[in-house]
Amino acid sequence: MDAAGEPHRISEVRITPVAFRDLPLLNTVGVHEPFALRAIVEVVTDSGLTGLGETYGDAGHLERLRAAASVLTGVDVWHVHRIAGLIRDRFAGDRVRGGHGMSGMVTGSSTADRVLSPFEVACLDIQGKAIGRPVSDLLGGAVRDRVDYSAYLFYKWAAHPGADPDPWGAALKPDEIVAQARRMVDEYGFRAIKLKGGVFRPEEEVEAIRALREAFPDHPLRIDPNGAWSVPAAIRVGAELDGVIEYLEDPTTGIDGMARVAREVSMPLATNMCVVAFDQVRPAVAADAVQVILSDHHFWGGLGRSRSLADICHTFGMGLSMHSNSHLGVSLAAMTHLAAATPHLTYACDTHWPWKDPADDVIVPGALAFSDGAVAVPTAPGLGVELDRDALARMHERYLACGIRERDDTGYMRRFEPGFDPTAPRW
Ligand SMILES: O=C([O-])C(=O)C[C@H](O)[C@@H](O)C(=O)[O-]
Ligand SMILES: [Mg+2]
Repeated sequence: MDAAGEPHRISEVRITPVAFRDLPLLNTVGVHEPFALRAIVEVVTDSGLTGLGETYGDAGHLERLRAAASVLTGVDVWHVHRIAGLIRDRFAGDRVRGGHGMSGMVTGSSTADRVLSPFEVACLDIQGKAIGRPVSDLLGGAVRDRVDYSAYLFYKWAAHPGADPDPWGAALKPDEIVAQARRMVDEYGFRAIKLKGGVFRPEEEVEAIRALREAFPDHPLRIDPNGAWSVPAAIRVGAELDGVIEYLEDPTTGIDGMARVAREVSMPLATNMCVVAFDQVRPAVAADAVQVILSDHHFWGGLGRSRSLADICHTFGMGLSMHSNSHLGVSLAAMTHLAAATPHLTYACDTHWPWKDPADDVIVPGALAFSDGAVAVPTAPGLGVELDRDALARMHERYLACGIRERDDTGYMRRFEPGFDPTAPRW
């Protein structure tokens, strides 16, 4: 614990890229490769404390993380604004367009915020450890002791080409999507369901949603084609799913397109594509383009800035949900603390967690568990998770061996379908 008033200065930063097995999950830009990449950030202080952060593992991002780490030596982990300022100075004006952990999904998120995120989370982990309090307390205190997540369904192949079928099997037709949902709901207890769409013609995906509605009459449903539909197609789907889904996520691309759809459909529109940075909030509000923002601390600049986003959503009468990408336990811990300490969180959060092999993680098992679709908020100091060094080393070896350095769902898909064209709108 802290001797009152003592600084905890950053003396070392370790950045370790890791790879973990992923399944052939389909989306509108292609298919997941056999391995997903992440980077684990360890911030060490001169007082002997270590904090953890998790972020994207793409090569360009790793380079930027290393550049950021080099300017942080000597800074007190309680001075997160200072850390943010140093990182902002380093990456001023740099925007991420496409790719970068989102695999070609349109995004204009701020590079500085993406880079800041794992350092901020690690600093909060250290602050919590220093004073013996969980990260949720540093964010204003938990307003819930369990965080609800949704079943995140994907169309998928039975196996990666050339490999044995994986335990989830194929999900290409409505009944297979229902079977996937059934298994996920049975195993995790999820009480909301999201379907990743944009893979088949909208009519086929509407059919899958209808099948889900029949099989799960009480579960709120959502569909997210990642901007794959034209404005007329999105409006058509909106009319067909009137009263069936709780929100329609990124049916089309761009603030203008979303605003045109929003004017014609009954359900709220949600996004993690056209509003991914603070300067996009104002035009989106002015156009009434989105009614729900999916926050994601990995690109909104960490937990503190994601809390600010929640207040903005509240102010403008917008809902708030949470986006995810393929992730490990450090991210799940951070997401759970954030969600716990966000009073204005209006939907179950997304997580890719069920798609990960339980044996693949960098944290010591046991700190995070799902029951009834929710994760209990860790109460131990900091994030409440501990790094498993052997697992980290193993997963780093796998990163070195797997040969993947950038997430590339489109490139992987084209190996099997050379003519595959992800250009939006696909329908
Ligand atoms: O809500 C979303 O847009 C996502 O989860 C984006 C992800 O990249 C997802 O499409 C995926 O993992 O294929
Ligand atoms: Mg989305």
